Amino acid sequence: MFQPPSPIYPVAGIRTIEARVAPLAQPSLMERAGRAAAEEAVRLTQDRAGQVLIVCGPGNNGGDGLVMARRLLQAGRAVTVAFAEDPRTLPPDAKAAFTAWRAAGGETVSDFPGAPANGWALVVDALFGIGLRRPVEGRYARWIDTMNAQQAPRLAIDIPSGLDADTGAILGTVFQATATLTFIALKPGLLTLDGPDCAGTVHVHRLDIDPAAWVSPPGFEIRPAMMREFLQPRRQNTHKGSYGDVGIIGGAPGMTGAALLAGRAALKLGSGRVYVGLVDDHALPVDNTQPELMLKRPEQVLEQASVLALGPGLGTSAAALALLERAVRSDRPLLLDADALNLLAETPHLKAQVAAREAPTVLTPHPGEAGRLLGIGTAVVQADRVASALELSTRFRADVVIKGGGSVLATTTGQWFINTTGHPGMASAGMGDVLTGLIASLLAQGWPARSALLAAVHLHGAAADRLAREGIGPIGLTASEVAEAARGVFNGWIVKAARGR
Ligand SMILES: NC(=O)C1=CN([C@@H]2O[C@H](COP(=O)(O)OP(=O)(O)OC[C@H]3O[C@@H](n4cnc5c(N)ncnc54)[C@H](O)[C@@H]3O)[C@@H](O)[C@H]2O)[C@@H](O)CC1
Ligand SMILES: Nc1ncnc2c1ncn2[C@@H]1O[C@H](COP(=O)(O)OP(=O)(O)O)[C@@H](O)[C@H]1O
Ligand SMILES: [K+]
Repeated sequence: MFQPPSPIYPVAGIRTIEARVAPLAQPSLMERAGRAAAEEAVRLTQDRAGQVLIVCGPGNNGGDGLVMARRLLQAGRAVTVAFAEDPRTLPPDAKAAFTAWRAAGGETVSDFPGAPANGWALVVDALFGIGLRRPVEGRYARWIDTMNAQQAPRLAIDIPSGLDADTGAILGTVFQATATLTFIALKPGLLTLDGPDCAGTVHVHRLDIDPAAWVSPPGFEIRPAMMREFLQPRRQNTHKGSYGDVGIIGGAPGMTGAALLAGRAALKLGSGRVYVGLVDDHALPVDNTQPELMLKRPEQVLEQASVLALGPGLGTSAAALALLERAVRSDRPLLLDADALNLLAETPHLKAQVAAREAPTVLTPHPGEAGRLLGIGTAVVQADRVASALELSTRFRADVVIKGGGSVLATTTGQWFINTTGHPGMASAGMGDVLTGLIASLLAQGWPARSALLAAVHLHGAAADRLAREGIGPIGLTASEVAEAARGVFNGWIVKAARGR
């Protein structure tokens, strides 16, 4: 069976849920969070005797740490709590947690303690959670660096301190967790930009709340279960005309491979026919490695394909722009990638035409291309990947993915998604071209644009993950290998979906 999709809430959503639930919650949410954290600590230290170090900060994240400390102490564990604030300045729940900790016989140290001779069994970061507001500096920056230097498993409570829960940006310095126990729901910052490098293995503890019952989830982690209705075995009574004609247009001189990679990926995911229109007049008339591809003039492809994908190796020549102009005016589903996006960014009247299209449009920029489309720098895009994807989707009335670790998707329905498959071995030339081919293939097979985009992005990463598990990569993985593996993963999904019905 497929796992159900997990909702993702930015800080504002979590705060609203907390405000609605907290007045009714018995035991309090902080008691539940601290107890869950203590249980997680017991699991993580099953085969590690010795002391647990819990480093507590000035807010409710520190309060969670103090409840956790009390629970562990009561369970007979040796605990050291580092806490440098005046307890009278704590928010009410955290103050109560401090009082209960002292009443249970617990003590705190206000300087970072030296490690016991055999090291800490576990180092717990309860410094800052979703209330982090500015870069960490001074004492707490030094404490984070010291925690990171310990030879022990490192557990972050709710979110690694120093990570922006909404964006995944590092604010000053960041706790390097081996595991993160996050409360109520996932936060975007755990899944994109620097989040995955800092959070380790992420577990969600819902604190016995169903967040969706209180606030409708604004975002989701992508899971194959979302695509179940389209993951159907094929009917016997079908033929190649039933599975669409993908048209890939690109491959300017020196960049033929990009268009061929996209074409091969489309073929391996099951399109009936794949046409490749190479902009290079001197290109070979056949792909000898994949002779099933039909190499044609780009103008022919524009006429014959049922779905158009422009961009892989397209270049930015006048001829490329003319092809893009025609494709945008077509009444077929259209995917724009790479140089098609760069041309679009420079051509104001085309932007308006894309937004006015009746057929679906899919845009697949990496952060640099997204910046050009929005007229802002790459750093501004990366500073808030979710907001940037939503803005692109609204401006172009398109389904959009901003690629890169923790790809962020925004759809014309106003929803957003984060993809968690894939790995840095995919940071190699041609990977984006394969993604283009996968999306175009599903579009040609009749999938709605939103589902085609979600499925292909997830599949692309899942294929790379499977290869890495089999010892192919992660480093040195090639785009062609991913296209090949995507076929196997996709057929596996169809079998799984049929079993679950
Ligand atoms: N509010 C609730 O109902 C619940 C909150 N919980 C915990 O509470 C956390 C949120 O608590 P808070 O809102 O108190 O926020 P935090 O505990 O994350 O931090 C806020 C405190 O840190 C200070 N601060 C922020 N950035 C700083 C910086 N760079 N340097 C120094 N000080 C800085 C703030 O002035 C404030 O005192 C969650 O992450 C979670 O761990 C859980 O107990 C579950 C329930
Ligand atoms: N660190 C990473 N983790 C996960 N996926 C990645 C990572 N780096 C790159 N990718 C994926 O590989 C693909 C690269 O696409 P792109 O940047 O357009 O490259 P290309 O030059 O191959 O067109 C995207 O789908 C991207 O999300
Ligand atoms: K934390």
